[in-house]
Amino acid sequence: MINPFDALDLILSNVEEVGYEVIPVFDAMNRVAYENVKSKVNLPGFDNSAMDGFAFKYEDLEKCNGKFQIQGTISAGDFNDYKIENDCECYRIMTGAKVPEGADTVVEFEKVDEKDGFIILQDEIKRGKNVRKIGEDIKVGDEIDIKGKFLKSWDISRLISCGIFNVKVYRRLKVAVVATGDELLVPGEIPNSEKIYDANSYNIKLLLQNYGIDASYFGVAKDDSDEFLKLFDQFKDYDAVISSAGISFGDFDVVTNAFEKRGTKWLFKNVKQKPGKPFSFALIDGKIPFFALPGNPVSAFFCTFFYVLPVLRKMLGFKKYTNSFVYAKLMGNMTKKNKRFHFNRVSVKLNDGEFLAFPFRTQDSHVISSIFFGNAFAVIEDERVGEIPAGERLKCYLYDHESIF
Ligand SMILES: Nc1nc2c(c(=O)[nH]1)N[C@H]1C(S)=C(S)[C@@H](COP(=O)(O)OP(=O)(O)OC[C@H]3O[C@@H](n4cnc5c(N)ncnc54)[C@H](O)[C@@H]3O)O[C@H]1N2
Ligand code: MOO
Repeated sequence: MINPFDALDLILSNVEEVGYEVIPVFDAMNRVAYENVKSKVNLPGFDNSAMDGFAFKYEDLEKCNGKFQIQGTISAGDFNDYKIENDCECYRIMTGAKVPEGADTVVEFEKVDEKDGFIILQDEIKRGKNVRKIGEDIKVGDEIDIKGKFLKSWDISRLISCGIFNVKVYRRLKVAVVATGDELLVPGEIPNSEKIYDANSYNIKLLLQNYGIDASYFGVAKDDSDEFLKLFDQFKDYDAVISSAGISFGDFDVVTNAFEKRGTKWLFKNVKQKPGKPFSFALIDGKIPFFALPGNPVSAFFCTFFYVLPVLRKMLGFKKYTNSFVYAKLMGNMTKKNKRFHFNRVSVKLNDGEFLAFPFRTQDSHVISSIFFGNAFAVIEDERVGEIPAGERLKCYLYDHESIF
C-alpha cells in the first residue's frame, strides 16, 4: 500500500496549473496572480514632506545660524513651482506636500521658534530629515513580485497604488462534489431515523470556497454503479471531481464498481493511513483528477485537507501549495494499534512560545466531534505501535491556524 506522502507527491506530479484570465484588480481578492507586474508610477511620486513644518536647504544652516525667512505656505496637492531662490529662505509645508526646489530638509513646527516671518531652529537636525524621496518605496518599471500569490486586500491596495487596474489571474477551477450511499439524505431534507445527512459534501464545498472555488454539488448518488456511470458525461466539463464513500470493499461500493465497469485504472487504491485508508485517485480519461474519498466524515475531511486542497492549490497556481505544520509537545498519552501512518486530531495551542498538542479522547473515523475539537492532524509514523507517551514532539498539520492562539 502506498504511503500518504508518496501518494500526495504522485497526485501532484500528475496535475498542471490552469490558464489565466484578465480581470479588474478590484475583483482580484482571493485569486492567484498569474505573473509579476511592473509599477506604472514612482512611489512616492515626488519628494514630499513627512511632517507639518518648514522646508529649507540644509547647506544654509550654518551660514544662516539656524534662522530662515518664511516665503509662503505649501499645502498637499499644491503643485506650483516653489523654489528656494536665496540663502536663508524656507517655506511652511504640510504633510504630503511637494518639497520646494532647492530644499532638502523639513523641521517640524514644534521644533522652531517662529516670530515676525522668521523661524529659528531650536535643536540640531539631520540632512534630509522628514523628506520622503521620489521612488523610495518603488520606482516606475520596478517589478512587483506577485506571481503565485493568493491576493489579499493589501496586495490589491499595492497594485492600485502602483497604477495597475487590470490583473492576470489563474482562472477559477470547476469542481464537482458528489456523495454516494443509499443511507444518505441531502441536507435540508426531512429527518428520517434510518438515514443520515450527507455531512461530507458541504464540508468539502466550503473548504474549496476559501480558494474562490464555487464547487457544484451533485447531491447524493445512489449505490447503483450504472446510474453513477451516467454522471461521467457531466464530469468531463470539470477540472476535478471529488466523491465520498463507496470506495472500499463492500458489495455496494458504487465508486469502486463504476470504475471497474468503466475500466478506469486507479493511480493508487488505498493508502497506508488512518483516517482515510480507502482513499483512491485516478485521472478520468487520462486527464481529470478524480479524488475518491472514504465516507467516514473524519476520513473525508482529512483526505480533503491533506490531498485535495494542496493539489487544487497547485492547479490554481499557488507558489506555496503545501500544507503548513508545526512541531508540538503532546499533552496526553495516545495509543496506536496498527502499522499505518496516523493523523490524529489534536488541538494545538501556542503557550509561552511553545506549541502544545492536546489529543482528542477518541480517534475513530466516524466521530465528527474530533474535527470540531481539534485544529490539527498530528502525524505518527507507520511502524510505531503501542503507547505514544505525553511529552513527545509531533509534527502537526494545522487546518485552523487562527485557533492556536
Ligand atoms: N472489509 C473492509 N471493510 C472496511 C474497510 C476495510 O479495509 N475492509 N475499511 C474501513 C475503513 S478504514 C473505512 S474509512 C470505511 C470507508 O468506506 P467507504 O469509503 O467505502 O465508505 P462507506 O462504507 O460507504 O461509508 C463509511 C461510513 O461513512 C458514512 N458516510 C458515508 N458518506 C457519508 C456522508 N456523505 N456524510 C456522512 N456520513 C457518511 C456511512 O454511512 C458509513 O457509516 O470502510 C471501512 N470498511
Ligand atoms: O481509514 Mo478509515 O478512515 O481508518 O476509518
